[in-house]
Amino acid sequence: MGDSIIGRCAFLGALCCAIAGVHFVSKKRSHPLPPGPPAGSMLLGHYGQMPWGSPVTVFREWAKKYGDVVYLRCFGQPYIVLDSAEAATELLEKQSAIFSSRPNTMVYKLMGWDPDVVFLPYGPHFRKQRKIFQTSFSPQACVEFQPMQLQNARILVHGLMENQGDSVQLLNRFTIALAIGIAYGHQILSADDEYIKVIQDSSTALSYGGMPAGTLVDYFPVLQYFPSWFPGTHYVNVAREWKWAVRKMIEWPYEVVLKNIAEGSARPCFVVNQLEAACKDVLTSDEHEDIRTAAAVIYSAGSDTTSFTLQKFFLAMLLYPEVQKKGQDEVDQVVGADRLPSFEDRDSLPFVYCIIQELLRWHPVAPLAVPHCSTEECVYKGMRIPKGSYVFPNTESMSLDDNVYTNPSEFNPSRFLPPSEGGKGEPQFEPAFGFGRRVCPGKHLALANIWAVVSTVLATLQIGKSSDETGREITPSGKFNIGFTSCPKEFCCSVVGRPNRARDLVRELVVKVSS
Ligand code: HEM
Repeated sequence: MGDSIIGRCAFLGALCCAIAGVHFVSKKRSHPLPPGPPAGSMLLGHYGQMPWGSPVTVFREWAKKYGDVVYLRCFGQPYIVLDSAEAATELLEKQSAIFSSRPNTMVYKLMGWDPDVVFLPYGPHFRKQRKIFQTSFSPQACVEFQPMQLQNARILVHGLMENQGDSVQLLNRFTIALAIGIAYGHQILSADDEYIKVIQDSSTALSYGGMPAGTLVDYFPVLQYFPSWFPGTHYVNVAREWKWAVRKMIEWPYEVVLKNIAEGSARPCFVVNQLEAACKDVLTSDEHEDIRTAAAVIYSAGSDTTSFTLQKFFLAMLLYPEVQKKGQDEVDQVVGADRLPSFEDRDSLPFVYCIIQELLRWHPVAPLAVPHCSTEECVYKGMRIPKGSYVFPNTESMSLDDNVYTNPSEFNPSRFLPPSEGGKGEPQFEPAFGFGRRVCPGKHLALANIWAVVSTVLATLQIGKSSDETGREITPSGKFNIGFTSCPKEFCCSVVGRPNRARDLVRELVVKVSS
């Protein structure tokens, strides 16, 4: 008797839950999708309208028309574009349990870029890889890299003073040298170093890889099994053709470190630290692959982003000479002429800090961050965001929000100073490093890399306009190439040593390192 009453109660309870569940699901389903432009066709959705060439500007225009959450669909795959910091924070940060995965990037996998933490889906493998980065590049851990950062900044400045190449070439060499030094303990001193060649080949391979998660093979992975002449297999063929370059970049420097360890000549570096932390003599092949891919990510995620930010620095100093002068005055006052800036000066140089914050805001180098992917359906402001949506935060658009930033197109580091110091007290631009559980784990390393260059350049160099053959000054357009990354359009500038002792100090220090 008792049992049957309990049984009936349990049955009724289960029925109520089921009804409530169905009601909840249907209520959720009844929410409309976010607005967006009309789809071109039922089957392709917005595929034909997707602005792969200049996504940022077109996404911004659509957002102006449809609102700060825009819905698109390609071959049934939902895309969400977030145009405001508010929407990005509400979804990617506050609901990070749902919005922390990544789209499937089949072309990168076929190229041999697996398991790259940047594109790993959310799960145990991702968390393990991510932890390696968070521990290795925490603010405390980054202190270890400061001597290397200053040394490479001085080598860069010396190269610029001696006209060893144009500024873009030398900035690229600086960022590669730092990544290689940190990952493998190797110091690059010349442009013909073998590491540079290996890295350039892999960059070429990645530049042919198409839009991450946006090629036909990403939508239809089955295409990888079709013959190379079959329509739609272009990126499968590219991935196969260039896989050697990506694999060489991942495997060769790692093998060199293993050999150096065996010979007792390995220098302290990320790979050595990871092998020591593994606390075993024999690692499985998966464990080796995890460490060598993570080491390669230090370069692949950190080099272009840092190099583009520094290119912006040179452009901004050229276009805004009053900012350069203010930065130089601050460095001269605090550091003096008898030594070069070091990390102990960091807190005493607030305007240099503002210059770096403005470099992160002014045309963010990752204008659409890296797309996130949602693992559950959810409702935001009455709009249904389907499970499996690819979510693009439009950080370029957020940086131009004139409700937050006055004259947002202008490069004005003083905007961050408090009003008592003649500034506007505007907030730092947090979206530059992304959102939630996928926020850039190299942020502290990146900020220190940039600080080393900005402070050393302000102390030692004068950046100005260059002249043409007739002696007329050339003013750069100040325009940017904005795709899935953003960097200044090619520009020329004149870089000369400032007439001070700091310039000689750089020369002395670099000659010592090279010999
Ligand atoms: C100015 C320099 C840099 C900028 C502006 C930058 C920006 C970003 C952005 C926007 C993301 C995507 C975040 C998201 O999905 O929400 C990201 C991810 C990432 N960055 Fe950086 N980054 C910089 C430098 C570096 C450096 C030096 C490293 C080297 C350790 C690095 C390592 C990574 C990694 C591993 C990820 C993937 C994180 C994940 O998927 O969980 N970044 N970065």
